[in-house]
Amino acid sequence: MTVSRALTIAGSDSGGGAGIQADLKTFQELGVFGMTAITAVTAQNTLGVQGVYPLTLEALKTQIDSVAEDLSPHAIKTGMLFNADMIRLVSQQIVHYGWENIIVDPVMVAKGGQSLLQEEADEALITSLLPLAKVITPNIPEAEVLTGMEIRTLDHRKDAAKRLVDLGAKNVMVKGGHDSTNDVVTDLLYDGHTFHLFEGERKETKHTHGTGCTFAAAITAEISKGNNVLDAIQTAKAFIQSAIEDQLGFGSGHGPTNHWAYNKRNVYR
Ligand SMILES: Nc1ncnc2c1ncn2[C@@H]1O[C@H](COP(=O)(O)OP(=O)(O)OP(=O)(O)O)[C@@H](O)[C@H]1O
Ligand SMILES: Cc1ncc(COP(=O)(O)O)c(N)n1
Repeated sequence: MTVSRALTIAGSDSGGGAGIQADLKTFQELGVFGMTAITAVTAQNTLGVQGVYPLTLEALKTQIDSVAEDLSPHAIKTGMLFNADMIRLVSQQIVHYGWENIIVDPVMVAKGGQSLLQEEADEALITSLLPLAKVITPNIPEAEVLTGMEIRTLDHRKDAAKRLVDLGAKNVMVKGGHDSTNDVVTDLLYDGHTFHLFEGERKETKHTHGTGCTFAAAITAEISKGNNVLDAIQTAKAFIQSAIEDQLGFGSGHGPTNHWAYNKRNVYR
């Protein structure tokens, strides 16, 4: 039996709800062996980000090499990459190892508004990493930065997705969490030919810290198993919906989602 293996290249969240921690919990829940290359350590809780401590480029490169040379990941997720040099390094490593199952979550800003990516790094994200992505998962503000266009409607999101495919991403998932105009949350996927909508009931809650990381990690886990992008997103959507609905409810700010809710539902259904 081949054990599916996924690598996450991202920042550490001491609060455990986002970043590397969310990714590993999600991989584990979906039966995938998780590995990590840490870009930065953040001091974070549900109230915000109290500190960001980037690792050196050498530390990041050596972690990726160690995993690549012995453990052969089947899919790779990127999250918080902190600056342009790290983005370029990660892109070079992806090309060097010939990795194709790349899921890019273009993390820019934390829930509380603190920046997790230096502003001048946007260009490196667009030119170096985006063309390597099998799937890129921007939220609406991230899609606005990446395309330079204002996004107010679903049609705007479709235009943005088309632009990101033109820039080289194979599949673009523009998430709808930030569009609170509706009782239904709609995520939009463009695969270069067709638009696909993934809908879920909007839960009125402030406990959504790490939704983006968790969703992209679930897509990565499913792709590492050999599933196609559409099936992977279908499972990821069910996973994040359960994680948001089954609230943990702790922390005075934006609390984490429940990473074990999906399996709890499946076991006790
Ligand atoms: N209140 C909600 N109820 C149901 N689903 C939600 C809600 N908020 C976000 N989602 C879902 O969670 C996933 C992540 O979407 P979102 O747009 O929130 O990403 P994100 O902005 O990167 O995350 P974050 O806001 O935590 O940084 C999507 O599938 C989205 O539809
Ligand atoms: C280390 C780290 N990485 C990413 C995010 C964004 O989290 P998300 O967009 O999933 O809420 C975060 N808050 N901290």
